[in-house]
Amino acid sequence: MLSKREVFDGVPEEYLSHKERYENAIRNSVVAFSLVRKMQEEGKTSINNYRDVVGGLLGSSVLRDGSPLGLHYIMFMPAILNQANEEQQEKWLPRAWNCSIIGSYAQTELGHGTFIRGLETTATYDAATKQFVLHSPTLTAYKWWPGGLGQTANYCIVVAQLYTKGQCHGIHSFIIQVRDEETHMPLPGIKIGEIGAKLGLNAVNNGFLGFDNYRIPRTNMLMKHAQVLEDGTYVKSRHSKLNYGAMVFVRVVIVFDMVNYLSKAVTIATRFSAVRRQCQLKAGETECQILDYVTQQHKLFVSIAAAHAFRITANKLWLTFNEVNEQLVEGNLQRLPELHALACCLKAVTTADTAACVERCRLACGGHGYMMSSSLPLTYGLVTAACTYEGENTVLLLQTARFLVKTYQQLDSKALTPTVAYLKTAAAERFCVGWSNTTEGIIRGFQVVAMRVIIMSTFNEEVQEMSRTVSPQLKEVLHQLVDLYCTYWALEKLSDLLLYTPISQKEVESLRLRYEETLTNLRPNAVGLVDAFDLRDEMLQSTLGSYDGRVYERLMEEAMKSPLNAEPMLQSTLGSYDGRVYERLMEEAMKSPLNAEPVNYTFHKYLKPFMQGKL
Ligand SMILES: CCCCCCCCCCCCCCCCCCC/C=C/C(=O)SCCNC(=O)CCNC(=O)[C@H](O)C(C)(C)COP(=O)(O)OP(=O)(O)OC[C@H]1O[C@@H](n2cnc3c(N)ncnc32)[C@H](O)[C@@H]1OP(=O)(O)O
Ligand SMILES: Cc1cc2nc3c(=O)[nH]c(=O)nc-3n(C[C@H](O)[C@H](O)[C@H](O)COP(=O)(O)OP(=O)(O)OC[C@H]3O[C@@H](n4cnc5c(N)ncnc54)[C@H](O)[C@@H]3O)c2cc1C
Repeated sequence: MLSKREVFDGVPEEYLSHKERYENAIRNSVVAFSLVRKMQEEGKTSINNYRDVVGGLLGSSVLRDGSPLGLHYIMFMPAILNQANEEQQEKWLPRAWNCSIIGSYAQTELGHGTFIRGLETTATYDAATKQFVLHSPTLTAYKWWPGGLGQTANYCIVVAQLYTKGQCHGIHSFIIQVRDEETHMPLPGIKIGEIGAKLGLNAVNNGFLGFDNYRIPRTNMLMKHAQVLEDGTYVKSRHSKLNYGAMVFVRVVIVFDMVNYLSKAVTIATRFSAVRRQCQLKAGETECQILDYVTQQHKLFVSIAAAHAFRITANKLWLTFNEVNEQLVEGNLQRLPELHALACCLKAVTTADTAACVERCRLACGGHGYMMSSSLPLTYGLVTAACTYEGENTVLLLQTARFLVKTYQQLDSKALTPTVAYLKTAAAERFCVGWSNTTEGIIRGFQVVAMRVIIMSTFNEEVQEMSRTVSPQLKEVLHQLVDLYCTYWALEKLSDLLLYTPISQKEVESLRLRYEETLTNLRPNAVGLVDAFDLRDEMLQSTLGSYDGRVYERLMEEAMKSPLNAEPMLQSTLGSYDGRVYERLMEEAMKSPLNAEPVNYTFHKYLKPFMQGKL
């Protein structure tokens, strides 16, 4: 297995060039995902352990900034499982499982990401040859963003507007070969490359893809839900949105991903806060741990509570996802809208809250939190991307709002699905006659707020579940976390509570006191609570958050690895002797080094042996 933080000629990852980073990413990925393939070969596979193994690998120390192979597992294979018919699954899945083909998922275009009914790529059926003709009519029709597509994947799920017999039937999915399996050269009619450097996830090799009247067999349309017969007849799906299944799956697994990243960030910040001593509470005393400041506790403890809340919620969402998909297989589509709304809401809320909490963890660590070696900036770059990909958060919350408004409008005429059943109770005026500063009282308050402004609250089920399964000692601490999470958000959303519930000023004051008591009660267990995430130093990859607390020694060790400390002067594009700074930046932007050659040398060195099972 590669070392915990693979280096390139002795230079840590942060100091690698764009091209060297790509080679590093490919080398680490083929070794890491050989593990996943071995699980498949040994029959140790299930969607659950794949979710945990692939999720654990992505963002781990080996693939700390993502992987060019991530989309192969996260979207390419799930799309085949979700949208290909049995015959197509028999043809494509075995090759995808053993990685003899590497796939991506191309839906977003330069001109459209959210409004997928507006996508421009066309797939026009030619009955004479029994083929679809894929075409990008404009530059804005180019696929833009698909992970791994730049230089790595040789197949791709492509979402395009389907035309047959002169009529458009909307967007459908197709499996398309984009590179030669032997030479890895782009196939004729395919324009492909990588989109360049990003805020984060720079190991993912996001690419662009354009078609010039590119022909594929009719049977490359994924036909589990809708079909095109040989004569061009279109057979529509039972439900127009069944084709959107891959997006729902990824939104569900993103919630698990946020748990991983939030646990990492708050572990780093809390442990550092126990080591860091700064300022005196009383003159003459020794400097105190910054973890003793209530302001520091206010910054961090709600993130510990949130990590547990999101984990419980993710597990609950995964159960719902599997329940609804079993019903879909039996033809029962009744809960699909609820699943879509739930996945939209929880993906948006957990990614937005995690991004805010990770940034707050960084800010809580002062200057050392700004160091790349702390791992907090990298973690922020990873989680903030999740607010955009797989559906921009604003748009997804609007989808949830749309579902809740429709549910409210049918309150008396339709049986409510499980996650919105509380709306019936909350609708009754008598529901919130008073206010109590208890966990149940706060949740009831939010349900009334939700009722009144149709915002979903999902916390109450997890509290009941938790009280059945933990020891009295652990139950007390977990209830402190629940209390903290509820009182924190009650104070954060006080304006809503004041508007829609009878909470009094006196009760607000006692709520504030209760919040501070909870912070104090949690302080002794703070480090133990993050230790309980059981994240090894190799996973944290942080000078600030290591288990042994040797913060300063590690900061210095890392600083000495910078090439700038290795030699007095270092040439760089910005400091080049000839002063042609702007010309050089423009040359770099227009010609990413990875695009300089049609096939990156890492294909023959790492990827091909991996795909042939020789690694
Ligand atoms: C087999 C191996 C398995 C291995 C498993 C490995 C797992 C490893 C886990 C690792 C950790 C996870 C790491 C996560 C990394 C993720 C990387 C992702 C990379 C990014 C990929 C992408 O971004 S792909 C592109 C994503 N794009 C989007 O999401 C686009 C967003 N836009 C939309 O979804 C839609 O356009 C819309 C919803 C915004 C609007 O759609 P539309 O205009 O068509 O609909 P309407 O608004 O008019 O609504 C009509 C109607 O349809 C319903 N509906 C809409 N969408 C859906 C849906 N998806 N499902 C069901 N129903 C839907 C909507 O509710 C309306 O219903 P009404 O009844 O009419 O109200
Ligand atoms: C790191 C990363 C990886 C990605 N990987 C992939 C991939 O592998 N495959 C793939 O297909 N795509 C991928 N994407 C693309 C991603 O799915 C899109 O970026 C996302 O769907 C948003 O679309 P957009 O970027 O076109 O923004 P737009 O849809 O143009 O939205 C821009 C802004 O407009 C506003 N807006 C848009 N629509 C509405 C509305 N209806 N109501 C209110 N406000 C609105 C929002 O503020 C939004 O932020 C990736 C993106 C990122 C950042």
